[in-house]
Amino acid sequence: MANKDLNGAASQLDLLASLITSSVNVINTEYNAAGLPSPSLDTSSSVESNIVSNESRKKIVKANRTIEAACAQLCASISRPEHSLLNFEESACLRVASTAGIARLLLDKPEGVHIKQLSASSGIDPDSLERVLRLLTITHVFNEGKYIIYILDVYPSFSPDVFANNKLSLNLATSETTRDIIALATRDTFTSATYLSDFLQTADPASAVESPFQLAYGAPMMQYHNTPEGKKTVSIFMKGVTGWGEILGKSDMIHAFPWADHFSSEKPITICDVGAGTGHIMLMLLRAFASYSFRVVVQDRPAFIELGKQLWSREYPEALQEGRVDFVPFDFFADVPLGGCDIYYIRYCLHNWPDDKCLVILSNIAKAMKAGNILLRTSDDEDETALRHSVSSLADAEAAPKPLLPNYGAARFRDYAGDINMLNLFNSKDRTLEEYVALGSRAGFVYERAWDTGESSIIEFKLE
Ligand SMILES: C[S@@+](CC[C@H](N)C(=O)[O-])C[C@H]1O[C@@H](n2cnc3c(N)ncnc32)[C@H](O)[C@@H]1O
Repeated sequence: MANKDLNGAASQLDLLASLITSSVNVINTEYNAAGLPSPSLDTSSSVESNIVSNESRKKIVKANRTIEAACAQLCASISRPEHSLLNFEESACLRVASTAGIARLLLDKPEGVHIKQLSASSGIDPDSLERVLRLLTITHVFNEGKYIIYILDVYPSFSPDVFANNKLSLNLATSETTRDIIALATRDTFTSATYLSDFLQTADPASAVESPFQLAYGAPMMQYHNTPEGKKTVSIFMKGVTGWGEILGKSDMIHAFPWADHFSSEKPITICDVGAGTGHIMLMLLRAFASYSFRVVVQDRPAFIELGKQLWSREYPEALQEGRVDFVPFDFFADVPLGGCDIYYIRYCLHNWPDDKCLVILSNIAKAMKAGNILLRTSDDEDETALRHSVSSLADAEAAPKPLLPNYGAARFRDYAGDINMLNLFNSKDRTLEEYVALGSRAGFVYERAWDTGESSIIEFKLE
């Protein structure tokens, strides 16, 4: 029976516990109905993607969200404040494990691998590596090896020196995307974050220091990429950005916008990707609509254009041979993108810059455009339920059940963390739709509409 407070209401702990129980029931029921085992650390993460019914997926997403939020709130309620407040060590340890390829060494070895062997294969001191993996075991990134010691030949026990993969580390082992994101996040982002406080305490608009990243690395990130040391990090940056795109469902943009309507016009059209990185989005688009006749232009800084040419010759040489892609290096602050294109596209660039710089980029795009052209920009920024809205400002219909924070609190952590990452790396921010519409209007654009791509969206603008 639920504990009551002095006024007879159920205690917050009971309410949180009951939300967890009811949501776990939803998950069990939905997985059961799909003939799948309930998720656990011992199942591979791909099990979730086997849920085919949309209705069922929606229920699971809501239940997952509720559990994540309720567990975090419950732990924060009952634990010592220091326990909740301090955790940076996990990121440091994660970088060790990811860089040393520990999860890959554990692939196909469900019984686990002894630390001496892991040490010999990774070249890391066994005692230090064991301490790192022990921390990651208590945060459920790895498992200890299973049942290999039998006490009195009867009671199986965990071995202290043996580690094995579980659902999380399997992802680390098999997903290059996850490793790419960890490589970027646990270096540039993590290092810059340690300077956030210094940066904010001493922030002076007249100062030449633009960001926490600059305090950490001596130059703003985009300039650092041009230095001898920074050039070595360009591909890590691009892989991390590409990886985030994968996680946020970058391929959804293929279906969210009526591309085919534009491609089927009499005259073949050209799409210019402004600040395209390697042009991986255009590559995906061209491949998805290969039978339509259109061309793409990839514009970015020279080092990224070089990476782009390598990517395209590796992954889509036919497009190069058929002349369906052009690479044009440029500086989006100093130069106007290539004229004469029909659609200008910009993705994940504006959130790297403060408003005044975004206005220069957008104004340069406007100069390249003619009446009838459209500008599309994609980002995961403008999530209406999250950024800079008070956690309590949601309409009742959308709000999480009490006593959770109305925006599902910790379950939305990534949205808020992404915004802080922009602050750390660039002193910029993730923006809301209203903020983008206002920015666009200052650069001479009229907002047409937003196309929902699931985790992100495409905003369509026309020239005024
Ligand atoms: C976060 S990445 C996004 C890349 C790509 N649009 C994507 O979605 O993966 C930002 C891009 O802006 C480019 N960039 C930064 N400063 C630039 C400049 N001055 N001129 C042109 N591109 C620039 C970077 O090189 C990088 O490729």
